[in-house]
Amino acid sequence: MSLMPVEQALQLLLEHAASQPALGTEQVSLNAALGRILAEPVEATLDVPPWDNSAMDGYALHSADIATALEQGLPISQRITAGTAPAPLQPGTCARIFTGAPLPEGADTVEMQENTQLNSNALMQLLQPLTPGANVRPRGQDICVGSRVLEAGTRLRAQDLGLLASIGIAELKVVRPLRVAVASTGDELREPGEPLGPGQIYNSNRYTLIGLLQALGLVIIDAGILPDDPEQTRARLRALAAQADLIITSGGVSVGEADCLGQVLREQGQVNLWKLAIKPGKPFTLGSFDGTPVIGLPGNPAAVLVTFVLLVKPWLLRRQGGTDVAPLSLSLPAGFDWPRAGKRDEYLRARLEAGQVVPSGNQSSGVLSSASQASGLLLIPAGQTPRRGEAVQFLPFSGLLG
Ligand SMILES: Nc1nc2c(c(=O)[nH]1)N[C@H]1C(S)=C(S)[C@@H](COP(=O)(O)OP(=O)(O)OC[C@H]3O[C@@H](n4cnc5c(N)ncnc54)[C@H](O)[C@@H]3O)O[C@H]1N2
Ligand code: MOO
Ligand SMILES: [Mg+2]
Repeated sequence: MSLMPVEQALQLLLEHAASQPALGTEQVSLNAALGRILAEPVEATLDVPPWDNSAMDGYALHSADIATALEQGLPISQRITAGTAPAPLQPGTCARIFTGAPLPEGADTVEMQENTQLNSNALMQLLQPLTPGANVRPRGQDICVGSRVLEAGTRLRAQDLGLLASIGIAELKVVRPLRVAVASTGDELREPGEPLGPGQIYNSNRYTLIGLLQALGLVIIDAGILPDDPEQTRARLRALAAQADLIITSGGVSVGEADCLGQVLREQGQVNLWKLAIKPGKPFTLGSFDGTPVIGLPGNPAAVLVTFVLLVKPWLLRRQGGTDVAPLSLSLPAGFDWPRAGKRDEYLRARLEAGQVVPSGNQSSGVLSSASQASGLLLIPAGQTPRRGEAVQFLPFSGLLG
């Protein structure tokens, strides 16, 4: 059976996400909006800064008086601090002014105090020539009334919230967060804190997945562990489908007899996507149960991390109307020789060392320590054998997970 290329799978996932019914919106205060997706564009209703102001602590003057200020100095007719409204500047004088204070009408230039001196007549004298217009931050330098500051679909970052605050916005309309159910499948799984019996391992995927979803600010329905039993799997999926916008599972999607998740979806739900040319993560599954989308991730812990950041996160963002969903990918020199061309695009857990990308340890899909030691993913495209010094694509976790 041929494997689907990752780009094609991503395209299908994004189309699938966009075809889901629109989510509602909610009004939130600025400090509750971090990481949320803006539901409508925002236009500025004021200029920022609202008036010409000084970029320096110093003296404001009119450029016509620069020569006089250099030769004999100018009298100081007023003192303007930030937060005050100045009187018009008396012609032939200057104003003491501080950073962020409004420029008085009649002034167009500021000199920083280090380049001035008060001469014996208490006049402000320039110590060096001054360019007309220097050190003035003009009205609207940052934002002009009526301009669009953010587009609908923007995932709000700290600097976006600062920008919105700067135009006086206290509340905004964001897309309501998705409700995502998370279930681990496998009879071998126990929760940390419980004793391990023979053949059992701890459920690590639950914590990886919930952490990844929390970082996206979503509402999480923690469904714990599903046993490898079709009957119980059906019943649990039915209950989760009634509450969630998406069900994410890990495990049980390969071809083993106990891998009943794929089987249940095929029999009683739907499977749209299965078997990708990606390592780790080959049996990645997109389907639905009772009309609710289900993303079945492979059980191997590294496959969970890789497929989440490359495929699930873009789905989640697009489902919420997000526009910028592609992970950041940087072209950086390889610090290694790759020995063999593979059949699947391989995403290695990797880190940066002296400006080069290197794998961060054992790349078996069951190994998490190399994921913990990694700062990102490194792509070895199918069929390629990159050599030391050649450019490779590195996808930093900070870009992927933030
Ligand atoms: N005959 C074949 N066997 C397998 C194939 C194949 O093509 N033919 N593909 C392999 C690949 S690639 C992957 S990836 C895995 C995917 O398997 P499943 O999604 O069915 O996952 P499981 O079999 O349930 O588990 C795989 C592995 O991961 C461990 N696991 C599962 N859940 C958790 C969890 N919550 N926390 C920690 N570890 C977990 C599980 O114990 C297994 O070791 O299939 C290959 N096999
Ligand atoms: O796709 Mo699997 O994750 O290679 O082991
Ligand atoms: Mg299996």
